[in-house]
Amino acid sequence: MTDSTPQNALWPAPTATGAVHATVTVPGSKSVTNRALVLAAHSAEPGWVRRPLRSRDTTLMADALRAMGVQIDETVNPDGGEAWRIIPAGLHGPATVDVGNAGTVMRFLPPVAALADGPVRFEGDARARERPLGGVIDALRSLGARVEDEGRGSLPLTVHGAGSLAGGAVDVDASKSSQFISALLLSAPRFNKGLELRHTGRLLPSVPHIRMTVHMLRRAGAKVDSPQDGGTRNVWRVAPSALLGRDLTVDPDLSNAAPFLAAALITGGRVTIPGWPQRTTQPGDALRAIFSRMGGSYELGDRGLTFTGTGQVRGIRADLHDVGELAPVIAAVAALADGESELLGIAHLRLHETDRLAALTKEINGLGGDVTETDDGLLIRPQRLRGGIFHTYEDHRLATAAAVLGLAVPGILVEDVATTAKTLPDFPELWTAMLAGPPAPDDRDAPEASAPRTPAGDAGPAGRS
Ligand SMILES: O=C(O)C1=C[C@@H](OP(=O)(O)O)[C@@H](O)[C@H](O)C1
Ligand SMILES: C=C(OP(=O)(O)O)C(=O)O
Repeated sequence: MTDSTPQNALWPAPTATGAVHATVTVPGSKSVTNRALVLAAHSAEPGWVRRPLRSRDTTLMADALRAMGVQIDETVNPDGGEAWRIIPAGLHGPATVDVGNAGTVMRFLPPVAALADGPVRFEGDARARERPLGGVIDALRSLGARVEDEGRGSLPLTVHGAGSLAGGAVDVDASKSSQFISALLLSAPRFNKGLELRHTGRLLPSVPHIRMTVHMLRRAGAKVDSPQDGGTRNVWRVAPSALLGRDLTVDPDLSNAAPFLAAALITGGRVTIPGWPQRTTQPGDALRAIFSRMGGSYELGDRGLTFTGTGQVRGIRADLHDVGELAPVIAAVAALADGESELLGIAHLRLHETDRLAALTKEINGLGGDVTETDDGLLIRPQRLRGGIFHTYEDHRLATAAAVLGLAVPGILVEDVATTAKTLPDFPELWTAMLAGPPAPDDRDAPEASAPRTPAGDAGPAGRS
């Protein structure tokens, strides 16, 4: 975590003048879009990804696959929204991949590159070079790939693809990131012997994201055994097989719904997110329960999810190990609560876009807050906050957390709000539109209701997948 220039594009976070009533169309899931692109690239036939997220992380993924020979044509759906047609081809090098600071790109693509027929060079943002990748690199080597990483176990690196990979059994410690496991599983049907992956670490974060991987692999025709549904503890098995080209519609990114739901909770308003799936593996689905514990209530129906707040916000003690990407916005809400909060199980957030535990502590305390970092989380004792600059460290979720604080605290200036483009490029516009409408007697009159419901959940059931 390094300080950025305070004057760098400061965005005055709007303060809510009353209860927020709105319907907010949240763009597609980053995690689903990037998995769908990888699986489509591995398929034996063309496929569609409909209503994909178009953001920095997903365009980096699409560009990287194009660099390796995959054709991705951007078209539109007859009923609106984008439709990307993916036409797989023999993967090839030489190619260069810019991963930006996308965990999904830097972890999911080295196994894809191991199947290409030439060298693929991976580069990224300064922070991407600090984020752990050793688990993927070591696993690829033990499965038969040649990887040059200057001995650092991180970016930059070159994967010398040989056109195929032996595959087989491998041990991986994924306690630093669930993405190590998802990365290997997503390419495993294409390994000659498939994959038997054993997680050797004590902890495993973000398990719903691994469920999402397993679910999407199965929907593409792969045969997968997983410990989450009766398989051997800590072991995933994927059989070698051809994958089907799917026609998949991406659900809204439920983690990116967090700041909008938080607005309803904090202001005693009501926010509807159209297209919220009935069943999903997305971790953001946990927001319904978490924000209800913090004082609101929800209804999930045909119109989507409607979350209603009372204006009263309770503190919470919550283990967020499974849903770490929700922590920054939850921390912001907790800083505005009427009692103390403890967020646990999120030591791995120190390895995300920035050290999120340090950044949240420093920035909330910089506004007069009382946040303490623990070994694996945050202790948050609400204080009367004041305005000031909120640094965001090129972390989209720091920026959305700051916007949430700004609803209740006048004078917050968010540094580099454009960093939200990593997963939610239109965030400032969506936020302003949410706040623009007059309070409505009920949400039929709410502003900005435009998203048609997506036909079927693409990320699968929240429980077993
Ligand atoms: O696989 C995925 O799509 C993700 C997994 C999680 O990563 P970690 O397991 O590194 O927390 C999550 O935080 C990230 O935003 C997306
Ligand atoms: C941790 C995150 O992203 P990444 O996919 O880069 O790991 C995130 O979006 O919160």
